Amino acid sequence: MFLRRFSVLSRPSDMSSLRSLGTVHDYVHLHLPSSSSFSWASSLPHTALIHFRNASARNAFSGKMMAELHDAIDAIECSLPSLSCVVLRGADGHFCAGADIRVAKTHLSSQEGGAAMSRVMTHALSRLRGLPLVSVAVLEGAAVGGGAELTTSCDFRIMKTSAKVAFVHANMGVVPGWGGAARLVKLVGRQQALKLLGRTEKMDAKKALEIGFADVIADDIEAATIEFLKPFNEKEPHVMQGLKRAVANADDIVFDQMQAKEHEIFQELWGGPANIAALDRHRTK
Ligand SMILES: CCC(=O)SCCNC(=O)CCNC(=O)[C@H](O)C(C)(C)COP(=O)(O)OP(=O)(O)OC[C@H]1O[C@@H](n2cnc3c(N)ncnc32)[C@H](O)[C@@H]1OP(=O)(O)O
Repeated sequence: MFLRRFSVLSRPSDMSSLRSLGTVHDYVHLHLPSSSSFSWASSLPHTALIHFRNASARNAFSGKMMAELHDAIDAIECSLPSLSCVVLRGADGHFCAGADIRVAKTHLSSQEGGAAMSRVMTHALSRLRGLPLVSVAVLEGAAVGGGAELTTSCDFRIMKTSAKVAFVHANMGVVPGWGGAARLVKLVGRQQALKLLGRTEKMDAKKALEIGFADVIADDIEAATIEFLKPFNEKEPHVMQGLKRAVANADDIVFDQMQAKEHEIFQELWGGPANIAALDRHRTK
């Protein structure tokens, strides 16, 4: 079986407290190909879609959405026999602005609150990365902070020509708290990762393609996603899953230990003076 062990795990108490931080308007939904009305379903018969929305916050993740991401992964694990791929996409032409700062400021600004968020999201994104499925983040609009980290949990990134990615954590007085630093180093190497994390600049699609962060850039993001994923969907799901497991096994042996260290450093910084000042700078309506 593909079941993996991870060093950073969410606790039942983290999940229940985060689940209460949100509304019906912010959500993560899973669309399975068998029951889906999403437009790509007929072209990609073995592809699940994780779709997230928080319209008033550029799809930033509330606590509820963090818990619902785990729910979506649970449901994917129950449907594996028919799946080869999973796509992550934000609603309304945006990817994700990271953690919902309104929620973070009100409920998660303590060290323990930050640690709970980091456990839940590092665990969720490790689970996503560890699925025996080819995973793709479809990026439109902006992927910022935790949203940029979210993109690194996927095997591939398909970026709209106008999309931007920014690892702004240093401006927030922290390091990535969703496991994104280790994944970024894996993806683009030590030097590019340090530049992206330390300079906190917005990276456009052209640059992302140049440094190997993006795999495809296109104006028509849906057509590009179908074209990219079609060959994976034409193989038997169990064969694709075997391939993904073999590749992940070769790549992820020591990776989990890196995630544990990153989580530890994030905990040192979240809730500290620079982080509290950054949270306070965010205007509250
Ligand atoms: C793991 C730790 C973390 O992730 S900490 C969070 C780090 N994230 C950020 O700092 C992202 C801050 N947001 C931005 O930079 C911009 O909003 C981005 C995403 C680039 C979008 O820009 P733009 O398209 O011009 O929209 P905008 O700035 O006018 O925002 C629209 C409304 O959305 C809100 N919003 C945005 N991001 C968040 C967020 N992370 N949490 C809560 N609310 C957020 C803005 O405040 C704005 O709200 P309003 O319409 O003015 O009421």
